[in-house]
Amino acid sequence: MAPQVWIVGENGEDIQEPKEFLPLSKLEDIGVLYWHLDPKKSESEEELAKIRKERGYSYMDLIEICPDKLENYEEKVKNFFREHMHADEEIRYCLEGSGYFDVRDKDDRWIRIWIREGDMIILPAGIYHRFTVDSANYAKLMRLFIGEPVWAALNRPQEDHPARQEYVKNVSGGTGFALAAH
Ligand SMILES: CSCCC(=O)C(=O)O
Ligand SMILES: [Fe+2]
Repeated sequence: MAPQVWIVGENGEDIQEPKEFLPLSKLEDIGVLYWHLDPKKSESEEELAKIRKERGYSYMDLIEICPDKLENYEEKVKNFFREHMHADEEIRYCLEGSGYFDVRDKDDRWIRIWIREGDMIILPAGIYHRFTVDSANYAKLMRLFIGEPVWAALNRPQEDHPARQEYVKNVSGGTGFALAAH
């Protein structure tokens, strides 16, 4: 099952009634990759291993986002929801629970991606995004990275950052991401 994807407002509020769900191609256009694996099935372990190998994701850890499992919960959750980018890809695989990744589209609107158990997403370097848990208030996520992880969140604006400039070039270039996705 593909995740539900729709447009939300600046504070993450729904602004469409009824909600209009967007096709996954909308994510591809802005360089966001998506897979669904089943964390309870052994074939998924093979598929995960394959993705990790192909994309060079040598580093892996787990993060549980809930008040009693995450140190400095309030501060971390606040920072996750502040619009930011990274110099590298952000790779998250949802093992349990759920949450919302919001990413900016080409028109600078917030596209909300509802991630649930088994969903894996890759946000390209330089994309503005934010994260929040949903009403279930729990997400257990695997974090993957190429080499030594750098979690530094670079808050918007970052227009002079090389990763941002590269991202903007790929998005406006048309085919850049379509090729990267396959
Ligand atoms: C820990 S889930 C994702 C939040 C985020 O955008 C980040 O960690 O940079
Ligand atoms: Fe991030």
